Amino acid sequence: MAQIASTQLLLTPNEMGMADKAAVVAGESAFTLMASAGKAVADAIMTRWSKHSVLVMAGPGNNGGDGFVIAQALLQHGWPVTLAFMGQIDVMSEEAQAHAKAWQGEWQTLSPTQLENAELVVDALFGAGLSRPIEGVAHDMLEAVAQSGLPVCAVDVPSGLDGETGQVFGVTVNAELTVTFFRKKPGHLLFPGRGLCGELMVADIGIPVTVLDELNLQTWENNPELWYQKYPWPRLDGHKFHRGHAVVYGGETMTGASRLTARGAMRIGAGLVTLAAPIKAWAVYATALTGVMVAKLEQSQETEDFEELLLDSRHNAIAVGPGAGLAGFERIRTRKIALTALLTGRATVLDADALSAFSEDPQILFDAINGPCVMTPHEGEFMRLFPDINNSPEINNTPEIKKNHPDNKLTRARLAAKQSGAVVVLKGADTVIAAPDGLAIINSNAPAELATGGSGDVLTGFIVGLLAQGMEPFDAAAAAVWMHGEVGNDIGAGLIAEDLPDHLPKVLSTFKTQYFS
Ligand SMILES: NC(=O)C1=CN([C@@H]2O[C@H](COP(=O)(O)OP(=O)(O)OC[C@H]3O[C@@H](n4cnc5c(N)ncnc54)[C@H](O)[C@@H]3O)[C@@H](O)[C@H]2O)[C@@H](O)CC1
Ligand SMILES: Nc1ncnc2c1ncn2[C@@H]1O[C@H](COP(=O)(O)OP(=O)(O)O)[C@@H](O)[C@H]1O
Ligand SMILES: [K+]
Repeated sequence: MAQIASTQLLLTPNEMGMADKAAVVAGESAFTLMASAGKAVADAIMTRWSKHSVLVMAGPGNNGGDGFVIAQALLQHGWPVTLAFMGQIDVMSEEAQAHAKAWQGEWQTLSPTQLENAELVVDALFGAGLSRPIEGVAHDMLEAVAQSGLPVCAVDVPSGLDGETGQVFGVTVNAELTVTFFRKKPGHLLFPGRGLCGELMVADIGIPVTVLDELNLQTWENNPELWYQKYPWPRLDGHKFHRGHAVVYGGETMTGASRLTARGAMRIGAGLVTLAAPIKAWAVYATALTGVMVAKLEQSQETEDFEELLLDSRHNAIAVGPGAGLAGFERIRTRKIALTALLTGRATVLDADALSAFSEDPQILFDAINGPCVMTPHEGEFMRLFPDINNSPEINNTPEIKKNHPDNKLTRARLAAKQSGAVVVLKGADTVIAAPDGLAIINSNAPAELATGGSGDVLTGFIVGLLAQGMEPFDAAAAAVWMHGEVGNDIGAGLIAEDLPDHLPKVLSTFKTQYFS
């Protein structure tokens, strides 16, 4: 996957440092890389803003070095530039010192009073090297910038934002534009980071792509480049049985949820979909559904009937959870149905109630996962299933700065996948898809309109529909989450969950034109 989708790779600040070093070993000059980085930011500023009085805040490391390059480039283009430095020049890297010496304007020491005459702020205080919460004058300065409401262009990341986790250490600013180099970082896509970067530009500064081969990278930004080659387009000579048969378990009370799932599965191309419903609700389902078949599960023998339904090996993908039920005896039934599905070893999606039903003993669920499985918890369900993840050694062994901020969504999703053996789709505005082997994808196309009742049920349908067509769980989850986001964007304001399956054909058609014609 690494080679197919190299532009989607995300590098942590640490990995970026390694890429940087590898580029120098490969013959690039650190001075030139910094010159290119600074030039890219200055060009982006001059493209976006007309000539303004600009304050460049330059910090003690190479982020500050970039600041000197930017200041000099803007000065040369006739911009009024104030350079506010914080640090000690003689301990900076050679390249940063060289660029600092090339600065032809006046030096000032960083102070909030400099904001009085500024119209635009360039934030080159801290980038990838942030190693502790920001305090002292840098803290006061960033706070003053935030309060000033001035437009900010951040270099690499808004200072204070951790490029690995998207968390803020101490204080940060809300940038209008962030220019980063070579590749994005997870912290640009994970909230709150994503909300602080403004428009995010990635500048090519001459680091050769071959440096990526030496790094064992495992994180991508979601995009069809990652999975379009495995997308199951209907074959010309296709038959509905070639496109799989998804089974969706429907509960007794919240019947809308599993209907949304079933419709999602149909729309994404499952050849057949059967909704398995307890007898009490059967008529509701049978009346409401047309293309979806409805199977009866007789009273008090729902699990047995579900098991019997699954004896037919053509039923190759199963979804349990939306509307399955948690009240009273329903909770036990939901558990049994989920375990029955897992016992078949067929591709299974577990969502909503099928996750919460195991909150008292998640290990029973994890022990049953032996085949292809996708779990799609939102944060609440995640906490119920994985209550101990924030105390796990992997999170506690991280440096002090991150220990204070254990809310690392990427790490949590990865640990959950490893612990459970399932592909974990940890939902939200920055949904993370993680596989047990450590591969992970961050989704970035979902609009806030998706935060509406039933939208997750449709996502479950998209996933099970792709699984039915033979897509592998990690790819199916990534593709479904991306389609879900695209559909959300396409509908926009006023979106309700019912719209999502029915807008999918439009999104699929654009996707098909782009990738398959
Ligand atoms: N990765 C790349 O390929 C390139 C990176 N460049 C720039 O280099 C930056 C990384 O440079 P560095 O590794 O020097 O890191 P930074 O410039 O982010 O800062 C590191 C310095 O800040 C100090 N520091 C860290 N946290 C602090 C805190 N909370 N309070 C006070 N001081 C603190 C450290 O002790 C160190 O002196 C990138 O963000 C990017 O802007 C560019 O120059 C060009 C190439
Ligand atoms: N702020 C947001 N921006 C974008 N997508 C969101 C946001 N909040 C939630 N979502 C997405 O909406 C869906 C909601 O799913 P879920 O929480 O299971 O709700 P429900 O159970 O009502 O269907 C998920 O796919 C989630 O990733
Ligand atoms: K910065």
